[in-house]
Amino acid sequence: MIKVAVTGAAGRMGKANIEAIQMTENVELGAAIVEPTSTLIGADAGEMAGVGKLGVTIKGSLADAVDDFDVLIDFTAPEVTLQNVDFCVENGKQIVIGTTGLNDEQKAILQDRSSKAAIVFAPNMSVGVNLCFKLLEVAAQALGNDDYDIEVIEAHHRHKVDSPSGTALRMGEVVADALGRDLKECAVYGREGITGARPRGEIGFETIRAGDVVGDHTVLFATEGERIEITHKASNRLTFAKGAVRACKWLEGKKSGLFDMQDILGLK
Ligand SMILES: NC(=O)C1=CN([C@@H]2O[C@H](COP(=O)(O)OP(=O)(O)OC[C@H]3O[C@@H](n4cnc5c(N)ncnc54)[C@H](OP(=O)(O)O)[C@@H]3O)[C@@H](O)[C@H]2O)C=CC1
Ligand SMILES: O=C(O)C1=N[C@H](C(=O)O)C[C@H](O)C1
Repeated sequence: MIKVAVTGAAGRMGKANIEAIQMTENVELGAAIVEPTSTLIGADAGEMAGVGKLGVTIKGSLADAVDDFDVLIDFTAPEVTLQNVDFCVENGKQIVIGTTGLNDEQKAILQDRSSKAAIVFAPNMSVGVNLCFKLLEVAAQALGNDDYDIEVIEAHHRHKVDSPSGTALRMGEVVADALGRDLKECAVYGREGITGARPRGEIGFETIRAGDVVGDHTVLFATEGERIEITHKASNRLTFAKGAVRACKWLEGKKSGLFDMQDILGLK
């Protein structure tokens, strides 16, 4: 039995991760961690997540749960994730990270820590989005550099704090890589005013934040005469959480390395 800890346990994804662990064979919730000041400390994690009593008491730090888990699922915030990664490195734990919004320096720290711990880091854990990454690579290669304008459009709920989404950025990277472009050179984030005609070679990003949208992503390839759209729409968070739990199982026996969902799904 693989024992899993969940940080950010009271968050939207934290609760979904606890539910997904409950639904999956050969894994069990070992620990649920919330912020040290939370009034939820001491409550039952299953009751908090809405899956019924589990007998796992919510704790305020990973240190309080060090003997209770093998692998951590972390969907929190970049600074918190990096602190949790260092804890896992020091204590011989594996880690599955879904947090988005990490900057280049923070991603480099993950790369460095992966020489000492096995880490799965993916901006989107759903099977469908990871299949879309593959489809985008094929589409970009087939459509080529010359004719098709590329735009990435994403929509999320009003609470989301990072923009564009990690998934949208990865979609842009996949397309840029397939076309031999550098996303940092060709990305345009939103447009306003007299922007002039669209330069060739841009990859545009448009962001919608509204209501309770779980997560919609479209990549549009448009030329004169036709448009191709590759779209994914998530309708609940369990789709991400099930991927995170699948990653925990896949990590069994791995001591080090930085992986993503493409590795787990055999899509590389
Ligand atoms: N890879 C994927 O498939 C997906 C990734 N995500 C990403 O996951 C992350 C979380 O999303 P979501 O669950 O919606 O966000 P929430 O805000 O609902 O949850 C984040 C959790 O992190 C906790 N947290 C924040 N700061 C600290 C701290 N200093 N110490 C301990 N805990 C802390 C919060 O606690 P508190 O509530 O007490 O503030 C909260 O419970 C985001 O980066 C999002 O983009 C989301 C969905 C899918
Ligand atoms: O914050 C969210 O909710 C989501 N974040 C991820 C991202 O930034 O790509 C994945 C998913 O779309 C939901």
